[in-house]
Amino acid sequence: INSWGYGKENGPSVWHKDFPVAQGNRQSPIEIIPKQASYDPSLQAILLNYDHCSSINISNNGHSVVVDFDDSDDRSVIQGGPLDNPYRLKQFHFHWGGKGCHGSEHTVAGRSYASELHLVHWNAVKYQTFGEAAAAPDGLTVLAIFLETGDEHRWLHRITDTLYMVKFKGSATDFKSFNPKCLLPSTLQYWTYLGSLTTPPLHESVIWIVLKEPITVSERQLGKFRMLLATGEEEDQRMHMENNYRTPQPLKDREVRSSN
Ligand SMILES: CN[C@@H]1CN(c2cccc(OC)c2)S(=O)(=O)c2sc(S(N)(=O)=O)cc21
Ligand SMILES: [Zn+2]
Repeated sequence: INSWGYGKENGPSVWHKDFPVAQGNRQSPIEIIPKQASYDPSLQAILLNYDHCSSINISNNGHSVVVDFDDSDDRSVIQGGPLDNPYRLKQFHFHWGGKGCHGSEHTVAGRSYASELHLVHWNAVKYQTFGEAAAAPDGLTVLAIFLETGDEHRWLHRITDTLYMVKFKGSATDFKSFNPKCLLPSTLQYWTYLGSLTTPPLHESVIWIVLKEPITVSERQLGKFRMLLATGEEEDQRMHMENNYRTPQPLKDREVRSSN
């Protein structure tokens, strides 16, 4: 069986065959139209307590490059904003484009960014396991940060310097004591809406928090992500990992709220 991916044969346009929820009512990503977002004064500020976070490793799963965290306690959580509980940081990963073109999943008034960082958290107050939370309507919250190209990002090198060690699908290497706070923009103004995972199984279990302010990374730094391979070391047909993004899905009967 050829598993899902971003190619012609197994990409987003055919995911619905194995994952019918792909045509559901709260799919992600979406196009965000700022003028149509409703300002909600009751939305609190986002609170990120990542100071005691413990990253474990960095790995290439063939779809993206992922940094996993120890989520056995509440040492690194996101709370506030639209959330009723603290949500535990589980992993973060990226989506990016090909040379110089788009790559983000969410778009803002028709504009896409070069890349998008997703910090995935789960509701360990209400659910016993990540898998259970990932299938529940309020189980996950993903903090999305846009990356635009410009000057070099002063801390992203800590990730891009390790990418050569996870070149092949299925490879992983230790990646300890990385605090993702260094990847945040200077302000935490956001849009929020109810959506889904943007990859199979496409569960409609995500409270999305999309930061308005992008971070800036250099073309050179982004180029290192494109050196990653979506294929394993043993495969003779090498495929670069790029354009690993799903395009915006119908908003249907949803509203996007704005924090300011
Ligand atoms: C491959 N899919 C990613 C890995 N995940 C996964 C792995 C196993 C089971 C599962 O659901 C039961 C989900 S995940 O939940 O950490 C997420 S979140 C997400 S995104 N782009 O919407 O932020 C992509 C993935
Ligand atoms: Zn993602």
